[in-house]
Amino acid sequence: MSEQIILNIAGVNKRFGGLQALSEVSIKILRGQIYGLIGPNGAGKTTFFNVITGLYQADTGTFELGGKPYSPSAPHEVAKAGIARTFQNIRLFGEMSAVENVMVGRHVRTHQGVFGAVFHHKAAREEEAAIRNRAMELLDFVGIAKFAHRTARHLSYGDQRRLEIARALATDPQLLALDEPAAGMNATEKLALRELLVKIKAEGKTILLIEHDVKLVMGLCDRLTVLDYGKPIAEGVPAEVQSNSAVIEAYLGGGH
Ligand SMILES: Nc1ncnc2c1ncn2[C@@H]1O[C@H](COP(=O)(O)OP(=O)(O)OP(=O)(O)O)[C@@H](O)[C@H]1O
Repeated sequence: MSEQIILNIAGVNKRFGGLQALSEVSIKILRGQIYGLIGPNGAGKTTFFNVITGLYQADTGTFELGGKPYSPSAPHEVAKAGIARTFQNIRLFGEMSAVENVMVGRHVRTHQGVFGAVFHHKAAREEEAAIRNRAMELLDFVGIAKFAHRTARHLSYGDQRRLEIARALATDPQLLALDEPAAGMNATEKLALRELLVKIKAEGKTILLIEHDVKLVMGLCDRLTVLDYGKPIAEGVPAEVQSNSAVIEAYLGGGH
């Protein structure tokens, strides 16, 4: 497989008042990679996610997805362009069933959209059935098909995280961006998450992962970027990054 750059971001700066939250951050992710973004608390990881997914406007930066420029000006435009994300704090529709949550994700890619579904045209009904089938497949893929009709808020924490991933996958993303998917998970749930991410990669998907669990990141990622105070301080394969003195200093040194 030729090496295709899926995400190519260069020169991102983002300032909040007097705080330079991102400083010349660039990242290149190849198709099929699991790419890690790590760094101490407050390093700017979530801000970077928010910038590339259209929640925050960057002060500077160029953005390409799948070889084409994209403008991260609004989250729904970014989803259409092909980036799906999950959040550090789970954001599901708690009162909707698991399958309905995934169906909402799928509507990004449908013709009838939510209005067609509401007015129940024939074409919309057929599309709705296809969406439901696809949503069920995705629940099966992430391992929670048996809870398809359970309301989201009644799922276990680990299963809610799986559901978020299924919903993100429903948009058929070129890039799946996961913000601390293992946060709050116990060891068994983390192991299961790891297996799920490996399975998603095996399907040819590309993943950008923010994660605090260094063991999980090092074992899973093809490459990583380390941020510290908004600046990239290291980039490379896990072994290189792990032995980088600036990284060791950022994690073990004072100030954080
Ligand atoms: N909307 C905002 N307004 C002002 N400052 C912000 C805003 N969002 C983030 N920041 C600041 O930007 C810096 C980077 O925060 P960010 O949440 O991106 O870090 P992080 O690496 O994701 O941290 P964590 O690992 O704790 O989630 C922090 O100093 C934070 O306080």
